[in-house]
Amino acid sequence: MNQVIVIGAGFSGIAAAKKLFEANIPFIVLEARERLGGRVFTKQLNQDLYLDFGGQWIGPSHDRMYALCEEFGIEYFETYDEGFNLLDLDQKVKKFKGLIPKMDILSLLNLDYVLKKLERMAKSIPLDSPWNHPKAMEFDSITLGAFVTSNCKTFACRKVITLALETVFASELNEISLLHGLFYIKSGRDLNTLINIKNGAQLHRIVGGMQTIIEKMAIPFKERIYFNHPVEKITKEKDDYLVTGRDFSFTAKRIIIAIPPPLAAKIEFQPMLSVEKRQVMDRIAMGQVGKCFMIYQRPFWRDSGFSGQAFADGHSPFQSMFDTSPKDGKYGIILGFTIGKRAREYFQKSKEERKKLMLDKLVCYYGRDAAHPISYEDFTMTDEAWSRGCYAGLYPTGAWTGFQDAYSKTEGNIYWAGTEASKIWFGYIEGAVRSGEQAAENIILNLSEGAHKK
Ligand SMILES: Cc1cc2nc3c(=O)[nH]c(=O)nc-3n(C[C@H](O)[C@H](O)[C@H](O)COP(=O)(O)OP(=O)(O)OC[C@H]3O[C@@H](n4cnc5c(N)ncnc54)[C@H](O)[C@@H]3O)c2cc1C
Repeated sequence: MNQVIVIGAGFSGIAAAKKLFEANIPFIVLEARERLGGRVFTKQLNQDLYLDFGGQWIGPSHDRMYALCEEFGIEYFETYDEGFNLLDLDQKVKKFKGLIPKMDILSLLNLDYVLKKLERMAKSIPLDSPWNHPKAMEFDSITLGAFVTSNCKTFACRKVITLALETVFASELNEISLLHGLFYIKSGRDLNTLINIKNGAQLHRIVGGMQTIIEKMAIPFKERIYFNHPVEKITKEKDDYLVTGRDFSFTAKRIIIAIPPPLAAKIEFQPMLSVEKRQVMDRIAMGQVGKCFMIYQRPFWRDSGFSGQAFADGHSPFQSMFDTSPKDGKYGIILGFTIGKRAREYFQKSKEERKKLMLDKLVCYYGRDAAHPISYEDFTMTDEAWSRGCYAGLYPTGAWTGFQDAYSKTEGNIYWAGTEASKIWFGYIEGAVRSGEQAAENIILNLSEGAHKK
């Protein structure tokens, strides 16, 4: 009999499976899709051209990710970050270098004040128990959006902070609790790390795409992964769990749930999970982002001293854009992020209309050279039945203080993984790997304690 069933073959599930495999514990992985990776998905367009439709960057303190690159001999490279960035506010486009855009002095002072205030507040959040912060109730009763509105005194400051934070969270700011925002910032070290390329979370990309890592991780136990196996029900039967889908059933002593919270909420548990776990799962909502790629023969914008980065207010469909060309610069690729309400409107249009919207922006930024791409691609996990949004599940107001760590707690012999179960790098691939490894380690410990008792 299987000792463990891992549900989900994203980074968290496969990191858990890798640990179990190394500890010689019998397990299988049940995965709803026909592929590995979940919210990581590298689309290979031809031998030299790949696009990361899901997670793509790693950066300082993503220790487990760098360790995996080392273990599997996977090459990574620095994100292109030279030259002028663009700020596109109120239909005017201005060049700037570094992190802080050119604005009037009042807006600059205001921006500095708000960023420092957020950093200071985030630093004080206890990662193990955000609900224990002396001001937890106050922070959890307003949204991150309300905080931004009340602290930004100029329109320009508000627009810049909003588009930067929307890019970090992949959500409208009024959908997230301030307490969750602060926890998320601390979980990813600090705001400076989260928004930066240099020394930040966007520092490195993987040669060949992010999916290369998970494919290599799974090689030794690929035959234990059952694709196209969406789990519908988990029933406790004496000491075992019966895991069933439409046309399959498997039994195991222990379960690792390694799927996004809204999808875990759809599984029927018999007996029911605790009321806290059910209620918090019902509240955590996925962010919403689309990744849009304009592909050129070469990164021509670099010749004129542009970084490829652009940041825009609501008149553009894209909060932010980045140069996401491959390491050798063989192709030139601009990646646009469309988030929240902008994404909802964008993806209602036809692909031809979407391409034109992005092309118009790029011609406005970089001139006629931008008018002749090789192709355009876009993708949103929001339309994927087995993700339902991205980058991650986000806590609304009242969820942290109301339900504390109910989401990540073990219930019976059901262990919880997934990036949303991680206190470190919550929402990131690093958090997913840590959570999977932790769940497997807890099981290994539990089994060895049981063996000693016998
Ligand atoms: C567009 C986008 C950009 C991102 N950018 C970055 C980035 O640059 N850097 C970074 O670190 N992170 C990034 N992220 C976030 C990162 O990709 C995720 O945090 C991480 O991949 C989550 O891994 P996971 O294993 O927790 O969940 P998932 O990857 O969601 O894996 C869960 C798996 O479970 C499967 N599943 C779901 N329900 C069931 C079921 N009932 N039965 C069986 N299987 C099921 C799914 O198909 C999926 O394969 C991004 C995400 C997206 C979508």
